Amino acid sequence: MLAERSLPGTHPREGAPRMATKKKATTTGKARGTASAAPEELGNGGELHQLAGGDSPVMTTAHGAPVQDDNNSLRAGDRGPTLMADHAFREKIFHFDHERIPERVVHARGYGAHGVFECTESLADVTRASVFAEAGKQTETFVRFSTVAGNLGSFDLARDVRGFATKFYTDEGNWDLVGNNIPVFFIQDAVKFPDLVHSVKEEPDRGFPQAGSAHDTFWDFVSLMPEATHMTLWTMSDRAIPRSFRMMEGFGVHTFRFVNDAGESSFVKFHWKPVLGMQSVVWNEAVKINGADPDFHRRDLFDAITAGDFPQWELGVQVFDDAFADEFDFDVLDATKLIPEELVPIRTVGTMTLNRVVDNVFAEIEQVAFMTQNVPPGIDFSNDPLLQGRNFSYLDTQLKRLGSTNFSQLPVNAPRCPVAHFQRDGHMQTSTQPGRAAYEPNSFTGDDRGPREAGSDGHVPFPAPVEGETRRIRAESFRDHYSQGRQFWLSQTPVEQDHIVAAYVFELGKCEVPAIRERMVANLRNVDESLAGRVADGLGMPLPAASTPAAPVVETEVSPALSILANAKETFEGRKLGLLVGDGANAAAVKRLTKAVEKAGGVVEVIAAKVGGATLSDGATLEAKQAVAGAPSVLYDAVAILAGPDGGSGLADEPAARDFLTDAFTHYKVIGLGGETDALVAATGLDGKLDDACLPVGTAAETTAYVDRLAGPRHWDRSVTA
Ligand code: HEM
Repeated sequence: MLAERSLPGTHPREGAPRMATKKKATTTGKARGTASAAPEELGNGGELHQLAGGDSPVMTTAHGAPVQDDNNSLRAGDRGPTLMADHAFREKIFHFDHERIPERVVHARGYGAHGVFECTESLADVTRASVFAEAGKQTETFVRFSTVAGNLGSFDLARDVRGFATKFYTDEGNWDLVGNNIPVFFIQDAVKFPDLVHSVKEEPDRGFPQAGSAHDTFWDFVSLMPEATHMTLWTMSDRAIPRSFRMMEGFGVHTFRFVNDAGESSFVKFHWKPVLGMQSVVWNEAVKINGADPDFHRRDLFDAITAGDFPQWELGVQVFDDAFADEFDFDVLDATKLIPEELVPIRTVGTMTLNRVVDNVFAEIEQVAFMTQNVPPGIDFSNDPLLQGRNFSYLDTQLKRLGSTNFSQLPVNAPRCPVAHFQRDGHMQTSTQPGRAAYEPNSFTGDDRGPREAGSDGHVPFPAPVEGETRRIRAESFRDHYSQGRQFWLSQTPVEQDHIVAAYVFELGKCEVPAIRERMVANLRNVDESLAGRVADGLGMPLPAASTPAAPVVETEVSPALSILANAKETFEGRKLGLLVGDGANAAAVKRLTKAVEKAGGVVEVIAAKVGGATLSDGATLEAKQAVAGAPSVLYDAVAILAGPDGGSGLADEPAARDFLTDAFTHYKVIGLGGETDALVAATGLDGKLDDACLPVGTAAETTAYVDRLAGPRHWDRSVTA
């Protein structure tokens, strides 16, 4: 049958129809462009026609009609006008013209994956949520990580909050835990959310800057909103430039409620802890990563999952009751506050493993619709005004973005448990709902009757007593805007404090209006005098008078859990070594190092002067993943350079190789050096400056010592400033 099909676009004058060839799916990656096409695949104008057959299904229109020719529109005469009668063309262009949907108004840029949550400890005593019913219980999940401010096409390493939104497909409906990688928020009341977002997005009269808070309108707004100060300490910290989605924490932020079978309620905060430990990059590195690989975070997640290196997070809960909540200095309904782990320890209750990348980014990552109001029985809301506002907002935003009230039927959003209701019709209805009655009460029977209420088995809202006058008022218990910011600052290591100071200086330095800088520094004086002094100094401005806090700043104990570096995990697991190899490099050393890093749970990426690879000492060619010009050291957690014997294989003459070493050094990375690297080191001006974290990697013993060192922190003592 295939053999009888004629090549489309062949002019009848040219004689007998040509035969279609059966083609196998290309697995070699060999190009099949016109240059390599068989003559019988070429059309009248030399264009390539790939015909169905073998494993290739027939192309059809959206309505299923086989398409004759996808390369030429229908025209009158070889060089004549295109005809309106070409419905296949019309349909194709029509669909293309409508491909884009509005991007998310915030968190537009993101990436996600499927996974599973396994409960490791029953929480039946405090919640009837089936996801926590018993140890061993598994629930399917989908996670989307995101940046907040940037557009869909922005870069991954913006200094920004990261979204960490998880959909649990529980057997009593979807639970969306729509959190961030920072446990507090900028504002206390959702009514200010549009203002916050307008301030951080591109300035409307000029359309920039993209994906960044380093501009006047953002700092203008937050400096006028002292409640935002605590959150800015977090966004100026290394939390806002994570090394990987796999290496950051996640937080539900708000205080939620658990409700058990007996109808008793407790408050709960949710925490995700990455099994790989937390890690961040440094700012100078982030800036360069954004140029070298704007998709750094999504590629990292995709690569890890497709390699079978599944990222995991432990889910922890802080559970406390109303009486306990009343003892805190702050209000647990205020989303600008956290509950230090030292006050209420985190109880680990399960593990989530992300084990499957999506098949289609648009269908799944773009169309997934998270909504804070999606909670199953056993989970309920507190009166946090930010949460209450969010519960109101997300339904609207999904309708705007996805265009139909039936977005819950999209595969990524559809609950995995049975769904039955009397909601009917609407755009893009895909469910053929049976039965005669589309209302209740009704007196029909069987399938005609439809579903019935669950009663006390359903989601019963916790009957929290409500009293008071209807007023637009901020509770007095929300007045303290600085104490927890101070606690965060004092809980950071000196290196982390340096980074926070540098970040404020960078960001405020981008503000053109001096009064904004002054107001912000005036607020920072309430957090810590040395912080404010150092920022003012970095900006080259006199220290302004402190602003007057609405409530006295309370001195609180430091919380070591708030520091990334104080809690760094000693491991190279899940990390990546950039191995720059020169021609003539010792083959045994390359092999030994690769094996040792892989044994430590890391990944080795080989880089050479040319992507064709390097010729090793044994004459074999080592394939390179990247040429050094496209693989700066910012893409790696640590680097090693294995050069050849004479003159380091010319690496010293390669500007990208020099940058590779200089940047690795500037970014405090552990550096391995093997072969003749003196010329390269000299060319970078680093001779005489190499320190304890620049280690030889020639012999077996050296390799072991180097790989052991990789598990440790960056060499923060290095006298550079990045
Ligand atoms: C604690 C504070 C907040 C957190 C942790 C948070 C978190 C998130 C996350 C993670 C997303 C992205 C979801 C995804 O990946 O699809 C998101 C989107 C969004 N958030 Fe929030 N958000 C917060 C506050 C708010 C507030 C106060 C509002 C409005 C009142 C709001 C409105 C939105 C909207 C409209 C979207 C876009 C949703 C979409 O189009 O899919 N958020 N938020």
